[in-house]
Amino acid sequence: MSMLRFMTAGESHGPCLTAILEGLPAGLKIDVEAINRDLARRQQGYGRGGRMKIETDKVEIVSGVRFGETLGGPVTLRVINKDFANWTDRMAVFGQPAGAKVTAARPGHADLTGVKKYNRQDVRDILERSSARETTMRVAVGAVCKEFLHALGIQVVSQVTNIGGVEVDPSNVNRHLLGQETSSELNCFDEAAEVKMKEKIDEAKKAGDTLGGIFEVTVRGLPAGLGSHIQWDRRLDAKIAGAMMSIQAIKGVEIGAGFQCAVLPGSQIHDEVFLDEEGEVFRKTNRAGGLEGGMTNGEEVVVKAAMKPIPTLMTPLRSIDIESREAVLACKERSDTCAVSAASVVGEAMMAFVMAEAICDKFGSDAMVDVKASLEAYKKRIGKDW
Ligand SMILES: Cc1cc2nc3c(=O)[nH]c(=O)nc-3n(C[C@H](O)[C@H](O)[C@H](O)COP(=O)(O)O)c2cc1C
Ligand SMILES: C=C(O[C@@H]1CC(C(=O)O)=C[C@@H](OP(=O)(O)O)[C@H]1O)C(=O)O
Repeated sequence: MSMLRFMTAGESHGPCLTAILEGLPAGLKIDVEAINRDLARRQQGYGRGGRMKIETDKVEIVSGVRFGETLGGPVTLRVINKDFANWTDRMAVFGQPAGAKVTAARPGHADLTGVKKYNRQDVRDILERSSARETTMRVAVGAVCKEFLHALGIQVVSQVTNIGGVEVDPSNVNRHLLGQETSSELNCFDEAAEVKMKEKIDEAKKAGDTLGGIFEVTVRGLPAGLGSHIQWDRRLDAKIAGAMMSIQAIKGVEIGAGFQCAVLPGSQIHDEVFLDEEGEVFRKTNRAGGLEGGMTNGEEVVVKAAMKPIPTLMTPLRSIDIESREAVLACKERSDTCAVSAASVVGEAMMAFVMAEAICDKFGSDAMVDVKASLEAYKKRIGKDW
């Protein structure tokens, strides 16, 4: 069992969302404002729906931290759903069902299979938990993991590279700025592309349609040797892919050159290895995306994820009513038109968790001071002295 783990709880329109993160070392300084900054980043984004005007996500830490430092016990995080005030009758824990049932299943959402599998008669019983509102807690957990990584000199950043087919021009992307504070509403570092992306979102919204896209997550400052080639379930690339695919609506994950690897010959894919004057290994390219043999190789880890378009369409698709079993148009709930930039912040969070887990597995997770000492000793050993 992994030493670091987390679980989330809560319904989209219930009173609050909760996460328990267990396995972080004691002595990690926690900055609540850094967590709230990431929560705010997840909420922003051109193309998001009315719900984001209601919520102002702020974290409460209710266990595991004392006087600003972790104690080594489970860290419990909580975010209030402000919208619950409008749902108290429909989301009551006890009492009689209130409000109209949702019966017109949305293609692309968990609705139809969910009601069958869990034997429910109201799609709301399914959508409350399948909703990506849950990703609020992943971002809170990820922000704590980022603080752990920052203390070890590791950074996790992201950018949106494609929305509905509008792609960034890599030569316009200032990679040096990538991950720093940006005024971009779409977490995009190519201003010209962002203008076109917004136009595309406006067009989709006008047509009652929705859009997906691609985001890229980069991790800097990692030591080589996280993960392992020894066993299938210790390969870090597998853990990263699983973590990204666990995000609602993510349908594809690419590590480094990814699908290009199927097309180009080995001479154009594998990254040649050199020694610098100090005797340290370096590569001039990073098509492996920082992972070889299921292990980090010391380069930046670069992972892309593809998000499908939002399933709730204001010009609804054909579907069936789960009660009458008749052909109907899918239900129209208040919804986002495009949430790729929000998903990119969730992607950072999941990546931060996977990397924090890999660090704890390799360097221990009791006391921060021991983790740091162990990492430094290891870095020294693999630097020139191997
Ligand atoms: C940040 C974010 C926001 C989302 N917003 C919506 C939304 O407003 N309406 C909707 O129907 N789906 C939304 N989705 C997508 C659904 O949650 C997702 O498609 C659904 O849970 C089904 O899961 P699957 O797409 O992984 O199969 C959102 C996803 C993310 C990551
Ligand atoms: C609430 C969030 O996203 C929600 C994800 C979501 C879905 O079906 O996944 C549906 C919408 O919820 P609502 O019906 O309340 O408008 C989104 O707003 C959030 O990201 O915080």
